[in-house]
Amino acid sequence: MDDPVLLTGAGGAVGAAILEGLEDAYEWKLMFHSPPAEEPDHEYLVGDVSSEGDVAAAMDGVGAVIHLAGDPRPEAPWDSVLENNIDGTQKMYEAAVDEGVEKFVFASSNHAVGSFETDERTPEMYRPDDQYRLDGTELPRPGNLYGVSKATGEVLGRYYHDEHGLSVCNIRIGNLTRGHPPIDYERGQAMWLSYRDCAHIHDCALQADYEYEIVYGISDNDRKYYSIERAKDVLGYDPQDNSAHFDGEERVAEPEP
Ligand SMILES: NC(=O)C1=CN([C@@H]2O[C@H](COP(=O)(O)OP(=O)(O)OC[C@H]3O[C@@H](n4cnc5c(N)ncnc54)[C@H](O)[C@@H]3O)[C@@H](O)[C@H]2O)C=CC1
Ligand SMILES: O=C1O[C@H](COP(=O)(O)O)[C@@H](O)[C@H](O)[C@H]1O
Repeated sequence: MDDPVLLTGAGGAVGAAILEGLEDAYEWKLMFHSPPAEEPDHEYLVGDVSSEGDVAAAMDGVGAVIHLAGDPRPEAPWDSVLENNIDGTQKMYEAAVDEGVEKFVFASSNHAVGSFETDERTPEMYRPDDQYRLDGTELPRPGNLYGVSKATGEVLGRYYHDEHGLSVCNIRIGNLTRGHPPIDYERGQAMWLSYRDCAHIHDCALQADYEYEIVYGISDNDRKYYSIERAKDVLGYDPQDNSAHFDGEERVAEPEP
């Protein structure tokens, strides 16, 4: 990727994981919602993804996009997800087409499929010996309006791929936490995504060749109900971390060589 990569939501947690892992791997153009506390080492701008003008300025001169900006709260109200997540994502896609961007990576979520976690399946599906897997071919099944907005982002990508030719990768991110998996939270451990695996899967999504993809972004946890096979096959994802290697905050086992 020779052209700059636009990273929206650069000031957030996922943005931090990506920049920490891939700081020097790309020429970044960062989009913040409010002025960053420290001057970034990369080109940046401050703007809102629901503003056509801000989005056009952000997209100017870039060859690929990682679109993270939005309201990440599972309990976010409709007004907010409509503006920040749905309208913002549509404006991003439209501007990407105008700019001739090749690749668009969208931060989707486990919450796009949250209602597969039925009373009958839980908590067993969160456990290592359970074989239940979602693999990205299932229809969305959101359990909240935030999940609806993420499923809508995936469908927008489908449209912009089919009608405008962009390569689109939707990463259904699990639960990103720094340093160690969530504690006393089986569901979170089953969908843990470590910081380094987060950077790596986004690197893969920028490098690989594909048309339209939906993959799960989790580490290689022993507990899992999301398959990572598609991410491995299509993107070359090779995660290093596993929530089973931690006891609370302590790492108690190393990854297999
Ligand atoms: N952190 C996680 O475990 C997961 C995150 N995601 C998705 O990844 C993306 C990033 O999430 P986080 O970094 O955790 O959230 P965050 O809240 O830390 O970062 C989101 C960033 O987007 C910016 N933003 C919000 N609305 C905006 C707008 N209208 N225009 C421009 N910027 C705007 C915020 O200022 C913030 O810096 C979100 O789309 C979220 O839905 C999905 C699944 C799991
Ligand atoms: O999409 C998201 O998912 C993570 C994990 O969900 P949770 O229900 O286990 O909290 C969430 O932490 C994050 O805020 C959200 O954007």
